[in-house]
Amino acid sequence: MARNDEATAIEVRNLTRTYQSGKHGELVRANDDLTFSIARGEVFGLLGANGAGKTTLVSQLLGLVRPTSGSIRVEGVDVVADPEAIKAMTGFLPQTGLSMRLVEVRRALHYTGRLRGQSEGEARRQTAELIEELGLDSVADRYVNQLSGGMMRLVNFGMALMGRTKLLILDEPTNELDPHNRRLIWDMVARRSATEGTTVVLVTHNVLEAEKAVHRVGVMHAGRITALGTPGELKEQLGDKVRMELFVKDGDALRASEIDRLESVGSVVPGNREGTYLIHSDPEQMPDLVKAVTRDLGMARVDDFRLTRPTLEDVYLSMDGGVLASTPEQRDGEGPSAAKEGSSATPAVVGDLEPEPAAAGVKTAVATASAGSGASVTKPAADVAAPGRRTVKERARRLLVGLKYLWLEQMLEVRTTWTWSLLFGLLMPVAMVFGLSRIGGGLNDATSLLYIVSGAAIFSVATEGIATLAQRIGVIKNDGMMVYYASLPISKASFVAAMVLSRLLLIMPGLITPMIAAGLMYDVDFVISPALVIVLPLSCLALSAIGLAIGTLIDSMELIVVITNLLIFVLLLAAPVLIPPDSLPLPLRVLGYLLPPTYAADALRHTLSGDLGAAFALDVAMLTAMTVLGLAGAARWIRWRLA
Ligand SMILES: Nc1ncnc2c1ncn2[C@@H]1O[C@H](COP(=O)(O)OP(=O)(O)OP(=O)(O)O)[C@@H](O)[C@H]1O
Repeated sequence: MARNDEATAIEVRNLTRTYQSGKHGELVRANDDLTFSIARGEVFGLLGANGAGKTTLVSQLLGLVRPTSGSIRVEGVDVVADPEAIKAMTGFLPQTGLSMRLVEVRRALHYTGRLRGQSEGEARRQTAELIEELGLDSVADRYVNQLSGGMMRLVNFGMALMGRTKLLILDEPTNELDPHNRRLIWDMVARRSATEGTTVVLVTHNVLEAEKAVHRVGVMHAGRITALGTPGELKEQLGDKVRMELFVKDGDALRASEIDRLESVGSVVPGNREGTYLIHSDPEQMPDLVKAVTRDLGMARVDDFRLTRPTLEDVYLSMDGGVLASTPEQRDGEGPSAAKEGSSATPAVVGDLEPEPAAAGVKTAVATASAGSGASVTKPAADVAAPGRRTVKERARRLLVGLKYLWLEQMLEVRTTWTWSLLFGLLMPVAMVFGLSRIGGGLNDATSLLYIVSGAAIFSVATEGIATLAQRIGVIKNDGMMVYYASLPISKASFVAAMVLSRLLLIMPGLITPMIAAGLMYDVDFVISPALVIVLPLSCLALSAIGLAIGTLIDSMELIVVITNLLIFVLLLAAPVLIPPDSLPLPLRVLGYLLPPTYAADALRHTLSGDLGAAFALDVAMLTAMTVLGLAGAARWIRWRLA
């Protein structure tokens, strides 16, 4: 494909990415001096075995991983220097870890469009179009997580298309889909490439499927691109070999003598299932091969065999020496030609081989994309700001839109637990006030109640704010959702703020119920200072910020759970928030002053007694510092860039 600067969408030059791994920090060259380019409007398949370096390459294209050396330009923009610009022009379908699962299908699409910078009207229009195009009308108002795996994948594919971005990066888009929907996806990809000039990078293990969908293929092996070209060009490298797929009866392995016999007329590699083999041979040896199978192995040994033209899979296998990457079910669903092969009950003969029609449509698209190179194919994304030209106003708009839609999304997540959280927030502090005020002879004097009320309030807020938030972030990281958020053109600030704000509503009641409970149970007068208006949200914010910081700083979910539970346990053990520090032994007193909730409880106590002196000022200063440090720390430690 002839290319000039205007027609080039992606330009990768001498790209290397190394990782240190293992006990001794050995260097792994995940990508090793890659140089290639992808034309605008091209569908480019990235093939390779596990560990070949595909994800590393894609993560660098997305601006999520910083190259060790080399450069990447997407639509003329330097990805290393300006990763945010790439996110605004890229629709990304990760293999796992997509968010928006607790939202209705319609909203999942709409929110994604808005987060990608579309206007309200454009997001709504494209949502309606995609629902129709993907045949999702009947499930448009159902929650994404209640759909079947395949339907969910279709929705995720739709989400990747939202925003009409110039570049689409699709990681195994047809996983879990039935043949009909696989065809739908490939048709939609081909349409976008041909009519809108969308450039598509397609990562797949499914070589047969890729062959029908892509214009060009890059095969990766051990961090390098070992073959690059159109499927036809790559297949030419195999010469005019023919291929036989052999299925041994009952999934048996071939005996050594049988393999020797077959190797006398071709090369034999095992398939991806027990009892399946691929044999490549020269056309003139084909009669001998058929004879070897039907007569020497004998039809009692053979379940089935098929003769076909070499596929991209054969090229792939001949380079990697790996095993088959596609399953028989996948082969059966590959479209007209594969269906034809698959439906043949009797062994095919050489004369049955014919060109595969499914590739024709894509080849037409190649021609269209090539012909239009640099001239007509690119239709710019409707609402996406031009890279490098983001104004303060645009940033502010992005921040607010991000905050709004992420907040809405988080609220829908919160909705799944809100009844329990609220019940806990309401009942637990009441139970604490009731129980603690009856200890011994009854701690229901004004001073004891002051400690009990503020302690119970902060204990409940610490549980929800620190433990729940830290664990939520842990889940987001562990499920791989962070990559999805990071690949959207949103800011960390809006993500962090949305997380905290969505939980504040659940956290706040726990602060107020103990006061009401104590007021109802006892004749106690709290001199409530107006400073309460500051202390309540500040306490919630400070404890939430600490929860966020813990969740983002620690990677292991188990460790997050242990640490947050330990904090609650120490809080109870030392009871520093529930009783006057003077009555604690020195070690517990010190421990108390090391624990953030102590300052929140102290501030609340001072507010309820109207004693707003130096100690109160110190508490407010500590809470403010905790909020700033916690939020800034969380924003810093969240891995927006993976490395
Ligand atoms: N964060 C990391 N730290 C250390 N090594 C890494 C890291 N990420 C990837 N690698 C290594 O880099 C190499 C390429 O990994 P990569 O995930 O890019 O392969 P892949 O082709 O995407 O594999 P798969 O098909 O299994 O997803 C592997 O050897 C992998 O172990």
